[in-house]
Order: sequence, then C-alpha cells, then structure tokens
Amino acid sequence: MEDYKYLFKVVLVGNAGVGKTCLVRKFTQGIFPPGQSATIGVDFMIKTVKVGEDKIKLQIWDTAGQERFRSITQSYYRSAHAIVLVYDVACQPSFDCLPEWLGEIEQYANRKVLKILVGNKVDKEDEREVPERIGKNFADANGFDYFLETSALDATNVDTLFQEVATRLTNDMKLTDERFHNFKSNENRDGNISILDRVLERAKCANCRT
Ligand SMILES: Nc1nc2c(ncn2[C@@H]2O[C@H](COP(=O)(O)OP(=O)(O)OP(=O)(O)O)[C@@H](O)[C@H]2O)c(=O)[nH]1
Repeated sequence: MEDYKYLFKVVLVGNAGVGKTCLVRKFTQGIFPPGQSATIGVDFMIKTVKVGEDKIKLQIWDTAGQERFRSITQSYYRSAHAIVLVYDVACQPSFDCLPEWLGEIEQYANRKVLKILVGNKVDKEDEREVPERIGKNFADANGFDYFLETSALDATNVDTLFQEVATRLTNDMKLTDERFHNFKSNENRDGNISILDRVLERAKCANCRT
C-alpha cells in the first residue's frame, strides 16, 4: 500500500516550444535540460508533494505541442483533474493560439477540470511580447482558476505552480469527501439511499480517489 492520500492527473498543453517539458523536468527532477528536444506524443512524470499533513501524488502528463500529435494528446484531457495551459511570454503567437487551446479543453476535458494559465520564460524580460496584465486579463475573462508567470530556466514560480495545483485539488477533493460522508451518515440514519448519494459515489470513483 502506498501512503499517499490522493493521486491527481495534471496535463500540460500549449504550443510547441513554450517550455512544457522544461517546467515538468524542473519540478520533478530539479534540472533545466540542455537542448531539450520536442516531445513525441505524451510523456509523464510523477512527484509527491505535501499539502498540510497529506501526501499528494501528482501524475504530470507532458503533451506534445506540435499539431501532428493533436489527436493523441486530446485523449488525455478527459481524465485530467487539472489542465495547465502554457504560453511563452516572449512569443506573441503562442499567446494568440490560446483561444484554440481553450476550445480543445472545452471540447475534450471534464467540465469541472481545474484550469491554470501559465506564461513561461519570464527570465526573457528583454524579449517579452506579452505583458503580465494581458495574461492575467485573459485568464480572468476565460474562466481560469489561476494564473501565474514562470521560468523553467531560473525556477521562478515552478514549485509554486504545482504546489498550488495540488492544494486546490486536495481542498476540492476533501470537500467532496466531506459531503459524501455526510450523505453516508444520513443514509445510515434514515435507512435509505438518495439519488444524490449515488451520484456522489460515482463522482468519487471517476475522480480516482485512492
Ligand atoms: N529562456 C528560457 N527558455 C526556456 C524556458 N523553458 C524552456 N525553454 C527553452 O524553450 C525550448 C522548448 O522547451 P520545451 O520544454 O521542449 O518546450 P515544449 O513546450 O515541451 O515543446 P514541445 O515538446 O514541442 O511541445 C527549449 O530550447 C528550452 O531550453 C524558460 O523558462 N526560459
């Protein structure tokens, strides 16, 4: 038996070259890989973090940004608990493609998925093309749960990003657990099973409670 409370699937998406793989490797291995080559299809890494007293396992799926892998990566949206959409603050076209990525998320992901917007490569301040305010406005206007800027190169906000994801998902899951137990005790007290109880039970299974 592994001693973690929850396992969450986190999927990174965004244009090719925005730094998805470097963010994941910085977080999971503490390195900025030199000469990182393009991702083929999908790759995943695991890291355990602590949220309060609980150990939380993050299964982080790094998807290829290239168009030719789109049909493969789409199949990973469905089971995601969180989707991290990444653009490059020094590359306006990667920001201009965000509506297209949002369309994919809306089409393929669970309606309740946690949505995070990340502007990466803030170390390239001299070459910045997307102001932080514009990124934040986009996140607010498009229903993202959280926005921040990062650098996989100098580690700015990399741990913060994944820690925030783990914390938000854990809090949500605990709330679901709490509701579930309340309904369970009502069921024991009243001796009947409500429809809502069944729905919650199903939702729990779908959310990979471990
Ligand atoms: N300056 C700077 N360069 C970065 C940063 N993150 C990634 N890079 C560089 O950007 C390039 C692409 O990085 P990747 O991590 O492979 O990008 P990706 O989004 O995974 O690309 P695909 O796998 O093709 O989708 C590499 O040359 C990295 O060295 C960063 O935070 N700052």
